[in-house]
Amino acid sequence: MLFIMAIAVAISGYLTLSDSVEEQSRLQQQSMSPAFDLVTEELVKPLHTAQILANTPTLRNLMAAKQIDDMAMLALVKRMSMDYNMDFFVASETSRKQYNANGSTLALKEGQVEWYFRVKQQPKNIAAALGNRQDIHIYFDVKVFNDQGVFLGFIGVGKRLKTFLEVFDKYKDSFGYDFIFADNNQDVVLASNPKLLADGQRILSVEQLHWFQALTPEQQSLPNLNNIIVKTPDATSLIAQIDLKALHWKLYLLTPLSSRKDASTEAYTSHTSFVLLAIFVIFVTAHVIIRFFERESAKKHQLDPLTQLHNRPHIQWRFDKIVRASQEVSLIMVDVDNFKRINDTHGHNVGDKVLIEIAHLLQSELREHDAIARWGGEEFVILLPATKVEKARVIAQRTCAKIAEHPLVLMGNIDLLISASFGVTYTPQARSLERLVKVADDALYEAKRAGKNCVRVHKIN
Ligand SMILES: Nc1nc2c(ncn2[C@@H]2O[C@H](COP(=O)(O)OP(=O)(O)OP(=O)(O)O)[C@@H](O)[C@H]2O)c(=O)[nH]1
Repeated sequence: MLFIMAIAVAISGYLTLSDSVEEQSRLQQQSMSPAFDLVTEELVKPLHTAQILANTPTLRNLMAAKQIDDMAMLALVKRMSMDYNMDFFVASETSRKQYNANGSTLALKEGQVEWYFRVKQQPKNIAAALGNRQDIHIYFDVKVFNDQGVFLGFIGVGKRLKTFLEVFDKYKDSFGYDFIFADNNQDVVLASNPKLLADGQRILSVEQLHWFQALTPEQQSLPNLNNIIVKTPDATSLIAQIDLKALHWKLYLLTPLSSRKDASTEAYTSHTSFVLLAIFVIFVTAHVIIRFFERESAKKHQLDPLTQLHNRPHIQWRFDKIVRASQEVSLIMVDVDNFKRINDTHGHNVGDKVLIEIAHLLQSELREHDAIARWGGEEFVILLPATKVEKARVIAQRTCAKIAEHPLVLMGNIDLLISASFGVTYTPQARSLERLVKVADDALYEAKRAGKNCVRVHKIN
């Protein structure tokens, strides 16, 4: 049973492990797909829209003019913003002005508007940066060039940080994970935890974050942290990383694993219970079937096929029990008289029938706890546990008389007078069955010599 239990635990462990692997993949998938939606909806779409608009002739012609038509530019920005439902702006190199969707303009003066001159110098054509200290926005700036590749300025789209935080909150509620967007310097640009965001005084680096510091130095130097599990004093989390190539940003998703652990434990418990129950049912069924066949087989082996009485092993088994109980015991040996003559006169079938009848008769004289067996041929042994010799003698004499008194009506209406001789023995302390049988046999021999159909008693002291 222990072995079976071990197998059960191993099987359920295996099933749970495969479940955990599935669960892990599912979790990974689950954490990634909504993040992709978020990135596409909130970052990639505005950026791509700005990129497309940067190549439209209307914008390029307006920006390429020697003298910028402020009114036309403001009208265009307003129309684009309304059409796409995003806050666009245009920054012109010629007029050094920024045209906003709300109809305002801003002079782009060196030393005052830092981003314009910084991003202009950068070799890349797209940039993302936080700006507008009063109401922080994230701006995606796309350079605009004329056909000759001359820089004309920027078209950009700004998204309020507050909008992001609202979206992050919604995703955190539904999926439980934290977002951290980092730029190519590993500075945190956007995060679902507002405490991590730049506040004008400081910009946090990913390297300063608790979870990053909890990674091993080897892990920290990996280019991709996908699928790494990190343990901090607060939580154990699974990291997923998405590279946002267009922006040179990385998105880190941290999913707490505690709820998953519960799910795994639950899966393990339910698998174990199921496997144990199944094995228990199989075990019980197998046990019942085996016992049934054992009993059937025991019946076959232990019962004498002719008389249906037990045979020698049964008497031995009962005797052993008496020995263990340290009981006194009487034993009676019965032998049918002149049985050879019955066989010879009436045939073996009649002889068999006589044996069957005698067996029934002997059995009917016994008490519940007595045992009887066919010892061989026409000999029977009766074991009387906890029975004194006097009592055994009485039982033997009564049975002997009964056999002799009742003629057996056999096949073909043959009336047969049968008798049997009885040898009785007794011992106050059961020790050896052989010895008891031997003494009873001696008594029986004496009964035969005394003329048969009688009882003789030999005691063992
Ligand atoms: N019909 C039948 N006869 C059996 C069976 N087993 C043994 N016998 C016969 O029982 C007879 C026993 O004969 P003996 O040992 O000479 O004993 P007996 O004729 O009863 O003589 P006493 O014991 O002195 O009365 C033999 O003829 C055996 O063949 C059996 O299962 N069926």
